[in-house]
Amino acid sequence: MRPCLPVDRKFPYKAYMTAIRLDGVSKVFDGEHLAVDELSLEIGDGEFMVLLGPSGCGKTTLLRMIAGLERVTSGEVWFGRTRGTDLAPRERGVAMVFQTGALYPNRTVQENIMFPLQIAGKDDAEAGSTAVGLAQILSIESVLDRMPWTLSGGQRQRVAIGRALVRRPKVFLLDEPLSNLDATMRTELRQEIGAMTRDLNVTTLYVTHDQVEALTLANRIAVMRDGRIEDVGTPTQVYNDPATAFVAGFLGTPRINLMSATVNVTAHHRVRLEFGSQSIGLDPTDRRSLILRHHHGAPVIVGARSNAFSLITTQDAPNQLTGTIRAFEFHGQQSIAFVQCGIEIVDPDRIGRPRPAHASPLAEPTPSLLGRFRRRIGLGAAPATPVEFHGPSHRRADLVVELPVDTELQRGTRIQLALDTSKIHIFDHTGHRVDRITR
Ligand SMILES: Nc1ncnc2c1ncn2[C@@H]1O[C@H](COP(=O)(O)OP(=O)(O)OP(=O)(O)O)[C@@H](O)[C@H]1O
Repeated sequence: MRPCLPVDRKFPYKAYMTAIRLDGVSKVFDGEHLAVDELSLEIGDGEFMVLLGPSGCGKTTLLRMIAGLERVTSGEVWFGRTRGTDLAPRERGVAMVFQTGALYPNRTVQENIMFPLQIAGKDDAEAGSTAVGLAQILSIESVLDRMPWTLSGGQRQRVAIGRALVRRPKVFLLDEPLSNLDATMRTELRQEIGAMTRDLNVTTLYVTHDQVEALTLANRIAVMRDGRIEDVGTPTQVYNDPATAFVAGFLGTPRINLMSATVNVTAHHRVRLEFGSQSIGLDPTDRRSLILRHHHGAPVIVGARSNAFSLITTQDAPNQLTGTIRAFEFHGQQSIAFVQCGIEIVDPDRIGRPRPAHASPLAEPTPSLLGRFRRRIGLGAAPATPVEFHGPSHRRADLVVELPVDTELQRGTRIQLALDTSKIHIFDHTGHRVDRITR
């Protein structure tokens, strides 16, 4: 089986000029902590790119390297055709907004917004009227004379955004700007950030670990994990056609069901996916079937979102799984059922991660991030450190299945579920899709 790695995907915005290009960028802190690992990415002029990933995967570090607040350890940063790797922050045409918009505490809102123009040499009248115009767009014109400490969190972020955009930067970087706001304010400001950046046509890189922000704001999403990019694409591409089990697990609520299976090739090259005592068959014309028919016995991971299942009453429908309802949750538009089917469920956060040395004496250990980096820069392997053991990657757990709200079923009821194989993704045991078409 040949995993399709997301490495040489065509950049779909080639028609536009590239605003930012990261060329094999790495960051090692204190000579031993690899935070960003040979990362390459292109962001088109005027594009809104979201960097999405779990805490600690290197998003902020990457943003700070683009802003020039952090030196790259290796690799290059380009702004258009200008090599930006060694440029000072102020020479990069970049503006950045942080989690908590840091404002000048002794200046009013208007003075905060107009300050970057004043230091750029604009006269006070012009700077003032530009600040007022921006404040109107940001709905903070009523607080122009107030001091920062009298503002709400949402207002403070709006001022920080105004101050960042007032000089019309070429590149706008936002680091989790909504994370300290309540849900209503988050939704409101999220929509305004989207509208403003579109109107100003500014190239934007937006860091978040919130999948809703990523899916709603982005032209394209880059999903990061352990200092690398696992997938890049439009929101629909990464949601519907994820490169890895980790990406599939990171996007979507409820989380996708990732079921551990074994390929069973029967007579006439028919492919079945066995989940212990239950199994489903792939249509012989299914592309995945053509790939898997040469891999009898291979372990795979079958990804099925909660809406890939439907409740059936007949016993002889193809591709059915049987289970017992353990719990129900009412979600307004639909109910979510937790169904015990005796199937091993895979934890996407563990798949593709270094394994503990004692996990399998035969397994080739995956080199650690730092080990790989040290070898690349000629330092040899890092001193042996025990690999952190995160717990098992597979466990028996419930299938999470979407049912119509009017379904009248009780806990403990035995049910049959039909699984729509056109809606499943199949990953190899390392978590890479077996049937990925290069975008
Ligand atoms: N100055 C530093 N010195 C040492 N290690 C650092 C430093 N800054 C970041 N790191 C480490 O680098 C890794 C990436 O951190 P980073 O802040 O970029 O992640 P992140 O994806 O932005 O996380 P979060 O979403 O929690 O902000 C983490 O393991 C972090 O502990």
